[in-house]
Amino acid sequence: MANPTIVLLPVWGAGHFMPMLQAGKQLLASSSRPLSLTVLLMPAPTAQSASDISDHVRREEAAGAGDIRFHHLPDVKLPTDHSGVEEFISRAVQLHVPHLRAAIIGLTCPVAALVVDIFCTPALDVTRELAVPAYVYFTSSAAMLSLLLRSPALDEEVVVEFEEMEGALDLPGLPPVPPSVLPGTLLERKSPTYKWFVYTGRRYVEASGIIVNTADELEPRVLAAIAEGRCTRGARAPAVYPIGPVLALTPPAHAEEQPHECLRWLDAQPPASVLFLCFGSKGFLTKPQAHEIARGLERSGHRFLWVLRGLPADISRGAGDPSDANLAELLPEGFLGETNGRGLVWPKRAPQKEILAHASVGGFVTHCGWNSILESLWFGVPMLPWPLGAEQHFNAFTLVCDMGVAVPLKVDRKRDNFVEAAELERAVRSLMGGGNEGRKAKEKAMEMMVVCRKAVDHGGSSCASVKRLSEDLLGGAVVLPNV
Ligand SMILES: COc1cc(-c2[o+]c3cc(O)cc([O-])c3cc2O[C@@H]2O[C@H](CO)[C@H](O)[C@H](O)[C@H]2O)cc(OC)c1O
Ligand SMILES: O=c1ccn([C@@H]2O[C@H](COP(=O)(O)OP(=O)(O)O)[C@@H](O)[C@H]2O)c(=O)[nH]1
Repeated sequence: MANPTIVLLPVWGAGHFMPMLQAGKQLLASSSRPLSLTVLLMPAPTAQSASDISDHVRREEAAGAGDIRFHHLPDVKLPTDHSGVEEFISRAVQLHVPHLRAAIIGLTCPVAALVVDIFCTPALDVTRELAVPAYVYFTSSAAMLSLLLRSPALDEEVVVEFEEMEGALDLPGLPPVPPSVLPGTLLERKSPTYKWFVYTGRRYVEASGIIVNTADELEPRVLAAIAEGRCTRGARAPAVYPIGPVLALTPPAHAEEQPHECLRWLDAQPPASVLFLCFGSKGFLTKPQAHEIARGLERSGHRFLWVLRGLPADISRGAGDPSDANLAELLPEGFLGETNGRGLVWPKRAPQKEILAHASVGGFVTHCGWNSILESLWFGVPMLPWPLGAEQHFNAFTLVCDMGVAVPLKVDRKRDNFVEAAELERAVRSLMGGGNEGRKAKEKAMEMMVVCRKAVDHGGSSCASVKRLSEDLLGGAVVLPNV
């Protein structure tokens, strides 16, 4: 009989599809018996994400590594009247349910599990019907997972809008959580997307397991709270497998290859002297905000490498990637000349992982996407959190108040996450200037670096989790009758 297969259902977006595939490959590599991967591809909602994913699929197919098959699901008419990403993904998956069922029934090998991405829980209707084990692959932190698991209880316990409640929220394993840092969706309880968030939390407990891109030692208290049922009103939570950091690290360049211009510029800077600023795959800045940053950086006196992107070309659809920045248009006159030698502004996508790995980088202004956070910790770089949306304000809170790897930055969430020049200058000096606050964050980030590398090494906690997961998957494989 053919090898059992793990079926993956990732959502579109490089930050989801790639880490999920990477995790799948780790499972194949660590399994005691041969396993294969079947990746179900839902047609992507934007031209950009469609081309990102097809490029990646083409590279994987050309590399031919491991037993991996890609299966394209048919088109569905995607929702256009959604109130947020939680609703959009959930309803899109709901529309795909008949195709998902057909794709899984059509498999001729035993099915070990269906592993679904964040907000894909309508797919659990299919696993329940076919008695196939269901797992969630969670691309964000265990802290965020605990918030999702606890959301059905919070929905009943708190009767007002969260921002109107007295005091802070109790999330077991975390310091008291100010409502102001919750994902935007939780701050509008009347919106349909809020209902989909809570629905997701409710359905997660149906899963056989939740795979999280974190390490036990990175978030020990939250992971213990989940395991002890403290986020699920005492009820047993699904088994949690912290298998991270799962990072798609770039292989070292060939000797004959010219290093990227940003890396060559970093080669000429002193160790740990450069502040790196980058706002994820979707982050861009308006002209007033770019001016504040420019003034803040100029006055701080510190060296910097700033990835500055412009508005997406098709802003009307709200989901496009940022454009290459027109620096002459976005930056204050004279700024590039005044900071020449100590600063580089890069207007395109930059090789973030290689930059964070460079010895000249001493701090990272990040939008707090979970992948960026893990990459920063992997290289022991302390952070200045500048969250922009989704769960990033919550991530920023955990970086400062739980992990201690970041120096706080005042971001005005009510003014489109605006940061004043003086505030940026203060925070940059605090992180990079050798004072107590910055030194402590640096020490903590270095500790986390060690912890992350140990976790994925042989005998480490994440390595053991992957092993345990692959055994559990093999144990649960079912042969479908192909009806
Ligand atoms: C898939 O495309 C998008 C995903 C998100 C998104 O939204 C989101 C909303 C929440 O209420 C809680 C979340 O945890 C969450 C997470 C999330 O995905 C992003 O995933 C990235 C990598 O996996 C990374 O971790 C980021 O930190 C997350 O924000 C939002 C979105 O547009 C707003 C998408 O297009
Ligand atoms: O100029 C850029 C911007 C982003 N990234 C990469 O894109 C991913 C961003 O993922 P994250 O979860 O941090 O945020 P998102 O982009 O999903 O909001 C990370 O791997 C970054 O290294 C990059 O390489 N160069």
